[in-house]
Amino acid sequence: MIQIDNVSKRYSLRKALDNCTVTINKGKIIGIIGENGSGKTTLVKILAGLMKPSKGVVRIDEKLVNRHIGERVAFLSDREYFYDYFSIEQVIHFYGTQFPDFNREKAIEMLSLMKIDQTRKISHLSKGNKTRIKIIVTLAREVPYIIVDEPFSGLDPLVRKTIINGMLQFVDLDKQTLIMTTHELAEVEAILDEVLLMKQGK
Ligand SMILES: Nc1ncnc2c1ncn2[C@@H]1O[C@H](COP(=O)(O)OP(=O)(O)OP(=O)(O)O)[C@@H](O)[C@H]1O
Repeated sequence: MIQIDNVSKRYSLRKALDNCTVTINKGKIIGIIGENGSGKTTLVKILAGLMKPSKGVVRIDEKLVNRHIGERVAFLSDREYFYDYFSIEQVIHFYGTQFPDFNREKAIEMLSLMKIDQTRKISHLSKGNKTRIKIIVTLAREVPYIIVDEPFSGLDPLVRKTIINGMLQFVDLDKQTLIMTTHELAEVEAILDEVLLMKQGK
């Protein structure tokens, strides 16, 4: 269970989160939606331990979130973060060396289901395939919480649909909770158990 308790976040003068309190139960798929700048990314970065709140506390499974929370939370950022000169198989190998919970077989299975050739270089991939690789390496981690920030941005509707369905197959809701920020509510609505709507940091 994730407990967000009176959390506020300021970036110098700008208030990005304003006294948020919410509980997220386990085993669910949660969507975080809201207009640009409403605080979605700030909130998920705090959940992933990448940023500290200015006020309030976040607990995941009763423990205060700190920088070690990455052992229990897999985070997909909306930024590009692969080395361009790596091949996909090198990315998979690299993740295996970084995360003890990384399930290489699961990653390979996802790659073959999505018909992606492992020998291809990151720099040669289309945006849609790079996004797929980001999703694959995130979902291949066997952690209780998977948080994905705008995983479908910039993808065409057909690709989004395939990726959304692909994601569902690889999340084990008996053991895992999936949280995603998105602007694509219409497309993901059907798979969400709950939605958090954010507005001006609330
Ligand atoms: N590093 C930063 N420094 C200063 N202000 C920031 C920083 N990051 C975010 N903000 C501000 O905090 C507010 C919340 O931003 P955040 O990125 O969390 O929103 P968001 O809902 O994820 O937006 P989007 O849908 O556009 O991705 C915005 O007003 C934004 O300009």
